[in-house]
Order: sequence, then C-alpha cells, then structure tokens
Amino acid sequence: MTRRKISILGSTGSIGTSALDVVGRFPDRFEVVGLAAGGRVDVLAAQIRAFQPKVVSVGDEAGARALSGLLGAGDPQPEVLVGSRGACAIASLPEVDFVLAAIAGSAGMLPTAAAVDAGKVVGLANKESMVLAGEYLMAQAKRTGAPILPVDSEHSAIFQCLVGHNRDDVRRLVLTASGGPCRTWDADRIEACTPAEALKHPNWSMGAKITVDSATLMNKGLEVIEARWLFDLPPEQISIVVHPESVVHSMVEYVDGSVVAQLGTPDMRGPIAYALTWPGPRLPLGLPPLDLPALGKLAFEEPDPRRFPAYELAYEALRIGGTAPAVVSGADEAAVAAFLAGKIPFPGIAAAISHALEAHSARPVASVDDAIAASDEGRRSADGWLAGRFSKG
Ligand SMILES: NC(=O)C1=CN([C@@H]2O[C@H](COP(=O)(O)OP(=O)(O)OC[C@H]3O[C@@H](n4cnc5c(N)ncnc54)[C@H](OP(=O)(O)O)[C@@H]3O)[C@@H](O)[C@H]2O)C=CC1
Ligand SMILES: CC(=O)[C@@H](O)[C@H](O)COP(=O)(O)O
Ligand SMILES: [Mn+2]
Repeated sequence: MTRRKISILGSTGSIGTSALDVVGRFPDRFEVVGLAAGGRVDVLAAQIRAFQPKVVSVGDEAGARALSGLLGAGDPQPEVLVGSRGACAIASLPEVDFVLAAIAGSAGMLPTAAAVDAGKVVGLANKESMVLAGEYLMAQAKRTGAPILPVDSEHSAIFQCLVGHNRDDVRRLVLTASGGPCRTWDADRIEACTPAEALKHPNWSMGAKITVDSATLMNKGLEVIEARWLFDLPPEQISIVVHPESVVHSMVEYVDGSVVAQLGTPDMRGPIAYALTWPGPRLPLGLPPLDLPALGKLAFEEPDPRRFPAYELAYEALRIGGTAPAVVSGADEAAVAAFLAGKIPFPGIAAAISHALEAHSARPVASVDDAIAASDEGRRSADGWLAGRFSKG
C-alpha cells in the first residue's frame, strides 16, 4: 500500500499532536513530509525525531535558531522555513497530497488557502479560515478539484450523517454545543467568570482560544458559519442544541422527520482519522468504546442568548454577509486575548464583537486579502472599543 504523504499545519497544538498520535499508530499508512509550528520548538524538535519530516516551519527566525540548537548531530535535519511564508510552503509541498489545517485563529488563513490553491486534500480544523473566507475557499476548492474535509467534530459528524443520503432531502443541520463551563451559571456568576474558569472545558481538551470560545458559545457561532459554507446551506437551516455530554457530535434532520446522528466519546482522534482516511476504510483506533448504559442519560437544551449572546452575532454576520463574519472573527480573537490577559471581564468578549459588527460596513470578499483585512479591522475595532471601556486609570 502506498503511504499517504501529509503535512500538518499547527503540529504542536492540541489537534496537531492528536493527529500525530493517529499517524504514529499507522506508520504503514502515512508519511509525515511537512510540519508547521509557531513557538513551541521543543515540541517540534521531538516531533522531528519521531516522524522525520523533510521540511518544517517555525514562527520566526529566533525559533529557527532555537530549533537548530535543540537538534543534535544524530537527529534528522529537515529544511527549516520561517513565518507565514514557511507555513504556506509546507501547505503546498509538491509531494504532499493531504494537508491538515490546524493552526489556531486567523494565522491559519493564508496557509489553509495555500493548501487549497495547491489542490491538496485539506482536513480542516482551522474553522476561522472558513469563517473569514468560506465562500471563496469552497469555490477555489471546486476549481482545484481537491475536497475540503471537515475535522471540527460537529462538521465531521454532519459529513458522516450525510453519507448515503440525498442532499435535497436535508431539512436542517443540528449542531450540538456542550454549553461550556458556565452553562448552568446565572448572569452575575457569568459576569465574574475568570480565565481559569473559562479554560475548564467540561469534555474536551483543546487550545486556549477555542476553549474560551466554547465558554461564550462563540465557538458554536463560528461553527454555524463554517457549516454554512462547508455544506452550502443557509443559516435558517442550521440550528444549535445544547448537549452537555458532547456524545452526540451533531445531527442531520431530513424532510421526512428522520434524524441521523453521529455519536462517540469526545476524542478528536476520531474526526481526524476519518478525514485522513476518507473515503475509507476507517482505522481501528483502539479508543475506549462509547458505553451508553454507563452514561445512562443524554440531555438536550435550548441555547440561552440572554446569558450567551455571542452565537447570535454570528448568525447576524451571516445574514449581513460579505466581510461581516471576518470582522466578527477578528473581534473575537482580540477580545479573547484581552480576556485571557485579564484586561476585560468575560461579557466584554461578546460586547466587543457586537460593537465591531455594528461599526462595520460590509464589503464583498473577493480574495483572501479582503478577508484578512476585514478580520484585522474587526480586531482593531474590538481592541479600540475595549480600551475605551475597560482600561484602568
Ligand atoms: N482542539 C480541538 O479539539 C479543536 C480545534 N479546532 C480548531 O483547530 C485549530 C487549532 O486548535 P488547537 O489545536 O486547539 O489550538 P492550539 O492552540 O492547541 O494549537 C495551535 C497550533 O497553531 C500553531 N500556531 C499558532 N499561531 C501560529 C502562527 N502564527 N504560525 C504558525 N503556527 C501557529 C501553534 O504553534 P505553537 O504551539 O508552536 O506556538 C500550534 O501548533 C483552531 O482553529 C480550532 O478552532 C476545531 C475543533 C476541535
Ligand atoms: C471538539 C470540537 O469540535 C470543539 O469545537 C468542541 O465542539 C467545543 O465544544 P463546545 O461544544 O463546547 O463548543
Ligand atoms: Mn467543534
């Protein structure tokens, strides 16, 4: 069997390390050709020793120097590239056929687009690139003929629930949301939510930005936008249900009332492996089986926009269209960073996104540069508003 040649963008993060765990279990199936990381060069050095990629990329020149200091004479010596250009090069290496896009945030936009432009099969974890430029990326993928395969757990679930069904029979997609760590809290308690509390996701172990997004429910808003483009359905046909156990990963409701769901223990190695091996066969991952009797009950609730207003801003951005979702995403990134730095309270995140969206006049997204410019505008708008509202002294 020929091995699938892969590049992993964001190899040192939560998704990247889970992907390498999958790949490491099936060395006869996968060859790691390229790895792109940011600043965690010690983790990258260990990955280089374990997987021997031909090319790697790090965030900056200082990281490249640090990496070279970590790799001894007996270690593999890959070519080392730097910065966004380096990550884009890793995304488009000629011999690579599958690229896992798992850089966090808008930093993933250019490398993800580079993979699509180069006609690679893209496993998409970096939801922000779909939020910034979903319509553009899907059209570009159609042109280059390589699919964008969802890795985000809800979208992977929907992708799996659509297999064998007629697209015209879909009535709506139902995205499940854990509700995050503040799900049961009243408004006063939410107001006082600290970064440490927001970072305690009830079911998933993930990077900081997405974990805070889960706590505000902005993650679900971003996922609605992601689903809108991945599955080409309008926002009216995409809904959210809170499901605290994160066992039902999402559902598709068909016109006859039948609902097809995908279930599993919350472990990203499942969706990652599904994309890596698509169109199959599936890999025997050896993960703990889902034990429904042990769980006993599964719960479902309506989301509450009064306590968690962020996700409705994503719907509003979709209705506005053009650059509005990119502005929302940029504002969210800035506000989450400010919250994690202790500069603003938890509700300031949704308030800043709301301000940025209101202040923005949407334009069409005709290129990746348009999308990045809008995301940067959202970031500046949120930062400016937050500084005026919350800076001390
Ligand atoms: N974690 C999860 O379970 C899920 C994640 N996702 C999505 O996947 C993406 C990754 O999330 P997650 O793995 O949790 O995030 P992490 O914060 O754990 O990892 C982020 C990765 O991106 C790299 N990175 C960050 N900035 C840059 C940059 N400027 N240039 C190059 N590399 C960079 C980091 O490098 P370094 O660490 O070396 O600095 C790291 O490898 C996000 O878009 C998230 O929304 C979607 C569904 C589930
Ligand atoms: C694992 C994954 O896909 C995350 O996006 C997860 O869904 C976040 O949890 P929430 O449901 O709390 O947003
Ligand atoms: Mn998700």
